[in-house]
Amino acid sequence: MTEPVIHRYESREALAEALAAGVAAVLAGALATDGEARLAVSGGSTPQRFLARLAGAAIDWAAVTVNLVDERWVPEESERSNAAMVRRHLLQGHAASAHFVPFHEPSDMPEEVLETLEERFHRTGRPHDALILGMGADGHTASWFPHAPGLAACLDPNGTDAVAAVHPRGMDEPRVTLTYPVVNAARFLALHIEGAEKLAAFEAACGDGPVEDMPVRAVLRAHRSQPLDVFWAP
Ligand SMILES: O=C1O[C@H](COP(=O)(O)O)[C@@H](O)[C@H](O)[C@H]1O
Repeated sequence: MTEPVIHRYESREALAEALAAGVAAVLAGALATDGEARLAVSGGSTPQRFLARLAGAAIDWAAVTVNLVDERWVPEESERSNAAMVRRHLLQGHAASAHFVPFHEPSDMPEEVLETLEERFHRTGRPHDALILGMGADGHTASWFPHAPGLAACLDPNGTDAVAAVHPRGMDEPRVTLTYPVVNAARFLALHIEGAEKLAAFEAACGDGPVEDMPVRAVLRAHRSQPLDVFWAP
């Protein structure tokens, strides 16, 4: 196991600025070396300030592929759509020319189109240069929800699928998510959390206990050449 490195900021604004600068530098490095770069971002509310900052980075966004870490199975017209959030906050200004690869397809259940999503995901044949995770106070990250049907397949370190469907109990809609092997293959892997409740959840997740209780433990306990960077602000 490689211990995570925690970066604490005085404000959410300062965190957003630092994380955006770090991600932009990683993407710029990949662009300089390979002429292309790949970024995965999380959904929900926490990333919005960071994404807006990142949109201002003066890099060659036309050569950057952006995909989601996970998606709620809703069309983009829904206010719960992570893709719509990314379009509003990241794909603006400089970043408007990025190649965005959303997950959602017009079908009732994600299982019906998983093959398409898998094929689409692999069309960009490089691992993520940067992948930014979020976390819920219940210890879920990506759409790896505690004890959800489909969780075992998401967390299988030897699994060969990049994309999986999850049906979290008590939630309005199914989810699709990147799987553990894909997340852990990212060169720069960060966990972005804000507020006292999430810090307490993170500290609990750092303790002993089953991964299924707090699936973020899968990345906290991973063996990585580059440690997981945790970004936190009150
Ligand atoms: O539903 C989700 O929740 C988590 C955390 O979201 P937040 O609103 O508490 O920041 C997020 O990381 C994930 O991508 C999203 O689908």
